[in-house]
Amino acid sequence: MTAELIFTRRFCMGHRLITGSSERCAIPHGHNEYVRVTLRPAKQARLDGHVNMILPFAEAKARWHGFVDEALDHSLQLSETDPLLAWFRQNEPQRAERIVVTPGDPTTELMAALMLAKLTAFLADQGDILRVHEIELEETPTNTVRLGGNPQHYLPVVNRPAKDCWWNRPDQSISDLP
Ligand SMILES: Nc1nc2c(c(=O)[nH]1)N=C([C@H](O)[C@H](O)COP(=O)(O)OP(=O)(O)OP(=O)(O)O)CN2
Repeated sequence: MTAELIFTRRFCMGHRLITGSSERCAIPHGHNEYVRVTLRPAKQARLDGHVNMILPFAEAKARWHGFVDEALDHSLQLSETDPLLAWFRQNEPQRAERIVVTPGDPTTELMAALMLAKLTAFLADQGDILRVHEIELEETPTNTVRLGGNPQHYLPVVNRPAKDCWWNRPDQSISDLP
């Protein structure tokens, strides 16, 4: 028997897809998204008959929901090749820090994988008590991406070491650009 902890958070984001795969999505627009994560204990163990918790819910989700609330909520997601990035850096450098910079278009598939990697990094840094089994990212009420397994096998190849990619670092970073 496998116990799972499932946490859901809502956040608001803006993005655009510039590669032409969905032309109407090339105009900046936003969504109210839900991210739902399913966590499993790294080691299965019997409840102790006293505390009867894997980990208090608040403790298990605090860091992850802190990242969603402070780094993702009301952020703008842009591809690292998007010319809007240079515009923000030049004209509104402080607001440029609120931009999630992604390797290629910030699609739901990519964001689910980046978020899975970030949560994996948080949980490892918190002592490897819990592991991510699955992440679901609901972009709209009609479109959801579900992802499980090792995100490193799914993420696009980038030309810098894994440790230099924000999604692998257990911190609030959302960009690697200086
Ligand atoms: N495979 C993907 N396709 C699309 C993505 C994506 O992330 N992955 N994203 C978009 C756009 O962001 C768009 O805002 C949402 O897509 P779309 O289904 O075209 O629009 P609706 O949610 O309004 O669709 P309804 O079925 O009418 O509700 C496009 N494609």
